[in-house]
Amino acid sequence: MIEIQNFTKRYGKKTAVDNLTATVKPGQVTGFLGPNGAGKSTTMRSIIGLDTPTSGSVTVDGQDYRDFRAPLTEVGALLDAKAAHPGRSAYSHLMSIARTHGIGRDRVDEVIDLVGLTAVAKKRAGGFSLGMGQRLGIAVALLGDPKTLILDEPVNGLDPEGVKWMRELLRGLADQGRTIFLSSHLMSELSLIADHIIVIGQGRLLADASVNEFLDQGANAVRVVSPDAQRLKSALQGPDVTVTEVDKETLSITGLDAPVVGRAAAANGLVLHELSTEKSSLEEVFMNLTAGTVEYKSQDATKIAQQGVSA
Ligand SMILES: Nc1ncnc2c1ncn2[C@@H]1O[C@H](COP(=O)(O)OP(=O)(O)OP(=O)(O)O)[C@@H](O)[C@H]1O
Repeated sequence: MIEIQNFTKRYGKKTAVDNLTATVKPGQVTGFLGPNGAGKSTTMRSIIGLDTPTSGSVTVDGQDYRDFRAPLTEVGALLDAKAAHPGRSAYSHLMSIARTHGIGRDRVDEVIDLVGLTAVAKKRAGGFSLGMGQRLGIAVALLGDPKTLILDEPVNGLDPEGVKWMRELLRGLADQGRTIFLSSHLMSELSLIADHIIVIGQGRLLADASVNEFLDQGANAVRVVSPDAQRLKSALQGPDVTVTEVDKETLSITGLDAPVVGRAAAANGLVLHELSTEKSSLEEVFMNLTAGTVEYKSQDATKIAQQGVSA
């Protein structure tokens, strides 16, 4: 379990993390989200003792990371996929880390196999692709068979097979009762991997909820397909109700739930071919939640396309 209590980190005048309190529980995958510069890496670095809190505390299983006698067996971390020396092979990189903890060659072979790098284990890490580097980073994190894993953007650079592999690996590790804390900007992926979500913006906590609770915050729309779409549209008019025509027979309705739409159709004798509730995506809820906290904003892509990049 990771406990972050009233954690504040300042770099000079810049407050990177501002009085953050959150608990990352064992037995589940917790996704850590926030726009660029929100303070995710700072928090993760502080969990493994690479940064010191200005105030507050960050502990793993009740201890300060620096107090662990054999930290690799308590917390595995992937913070930088390019951390291996480029001239070293994956095998010698792992062996050099294993030696610091009295971990044997068998375990090194085991993690190399687990992350699928056996065929390239003796090759220079400098020649590795981003995805291979990520796999090597995961191997390092798993080396000491730790109860807690901290992963900064672990799916970055992985191909679809690698993403699927990562998802299944993390699911399996969480099911064994481990604490998995990962950041990602890939929302659709995160909604498949994570059970719980912690969102920060400008260093402050914005949400701490299960993925389902988080998605329930979004505006749900009811989708209905009917040969009588126009008559149904008239029947549904009311304050706070928005009916959008997707096509001739399809309506998207906000402000009413599906049973109400179904009853209105029945009361008016209108035929329905489809009636369903469409949940907002993780990305939509995230964008709404963090809209006021985004520091580094891009220009509207459509405008750029219309004007030309150099205009
Ligand atoms: N060593 C440092 N010195 C000064 N400012 C820093 C330092 N490290 C981080 N910051 C600042 O603290 C804020 C939080 O940065 P951090 O890297 O934790 O954000 P992040 O959420 O991980 O962002 P990203 O999604 O872009 O990786 C940023 O404004 C960043 O510029």
